[in-house]
Amino acid sequence: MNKILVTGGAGFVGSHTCKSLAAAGFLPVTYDDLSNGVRDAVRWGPFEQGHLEDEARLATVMQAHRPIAVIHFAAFIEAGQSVREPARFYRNNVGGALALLRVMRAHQLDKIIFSSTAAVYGDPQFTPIPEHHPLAPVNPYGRSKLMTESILSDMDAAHGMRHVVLRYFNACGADPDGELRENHQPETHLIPLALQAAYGQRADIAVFGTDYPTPDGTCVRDYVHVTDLASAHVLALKRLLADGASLTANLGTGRGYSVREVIAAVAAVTARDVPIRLAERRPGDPAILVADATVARRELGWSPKFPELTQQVQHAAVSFGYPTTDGGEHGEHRQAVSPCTAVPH
Ligand SMILES: NC(=O)c1ccc[n+]([C@@H]2O[C@H](COP(=O)([O-])OP(=O)(O)OC[C@H]3O[C@@H](n4cnc5c(N)ncnc54)[C@H](O)[C@@H]3O)[C@@H](O)[C@H]2O)c1
Ligand SMILES: O=c1ccn([C@@H]2O[C@H](COP(=O)(O)OP(=O)(O)O[C@H]3O[C@H](CO)[C@H](O)[C@H](O)[C@H]3O)[C@@H](O)[C@H]2O)c(=O)[nH]1
Repeated sequence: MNKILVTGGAGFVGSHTCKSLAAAGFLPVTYDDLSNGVRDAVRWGPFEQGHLEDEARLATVMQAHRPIAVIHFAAFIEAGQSVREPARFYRNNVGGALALLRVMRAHQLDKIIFSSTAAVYGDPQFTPIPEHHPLAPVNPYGRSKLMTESILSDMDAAHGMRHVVLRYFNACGADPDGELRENHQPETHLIPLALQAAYGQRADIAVFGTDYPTPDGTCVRDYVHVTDLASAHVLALKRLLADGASLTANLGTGRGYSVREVIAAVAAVTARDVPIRLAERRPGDPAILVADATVARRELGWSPKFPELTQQVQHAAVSFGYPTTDGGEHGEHRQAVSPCTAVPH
């Protein structure tokens, strides 16, 4: 069976992608140091514990499994933390990628899919954001991803190492079959935190900033279901295996929801009040991030299957074991939440 090396396969997006890879007939080999992932999420192929910078260990794993391509998720992910600990982020995200690329070259492995982020755009000049929008990240996390993108481009030019760079907007939701979930410690993402507030596992959810230039004053984001991200990776892999050219593509639904709208969706899905606390802006948060995902649709044939916010919240809630309004995956009784309509262009 064709093996794919998946760095960070024990994490949120990586584990969901391993499930989709297996469904598509590949065998994912997870390489993860479990710094932010869980062993239990690795269920669709072998697990190899190791750190990216341990090149000897990586080489042993490559030698043992002989993968035909690499999907590289492993990184530190929290933008706020990157501001406080920049060197740690650059070392893991850029240094780790360099170590991986060195070992790939030594094994004549020339196909890689890389998890990038909307954070490479920084404060957008216009929205929805296409890939040719100026790149001006505002924190070390975004810069570490942009640096890695540049390295990949140079490796392609110099050595013909082909890549697909996928710039995700806000990953959310969970496996619709309920086999996987988001499991970050500590959790910083809005939807899981709002669900915890709905069920009294935290006192409230902070709304970071109410004076943004958006229709209701709170930040607008493009929430994309993790299973749709996973399917984009499988499509990107098929492109590379068919000798397709390198590509950079945004992954988002093209619809934006404000923090207040997300909280309203959580209240609707759970049929519970969500206690909120108005708070200061969180440093480094752009007002609006909404994707123009035309390239992913055109070049990869990608189309999100779960673009509805209420369904994304429903899947997340079910994955955490919370009862929801309809108790199931389809949510016929959910109250619809409309996307933010007045996003400026
Ligand atoms: N979650 C999002 O909204 C989002 C948005 C845009 C981009 N991304 C990117 O997608 C990727 C996956 O994100 P996620 O939410 O699944 O994160 P995650 O933290 O759940 O998964 C990352 C995995 O990488 C592992 N890891 C980290 N450093 C490692 C190292 N040096 N060696 C080996 N393993 C290491 C962690 O243990 C973890 O299992 C990341 O690169 C992230 O920057 C995520
Ligand atoms: O307790 C909270 C948590 C978040 N928010 C707000 O909710 C929105 C979404 O925040 P998340 O923390 O859920 O997600 P981010 O937009 O900060 O970041 C995510 O998407 C980015 C790209 O858009 C990066 O890739 C990053 O790694 C990834 O975690 C932001 O406006 C944030 O200010 C709150 O109001 N309260």
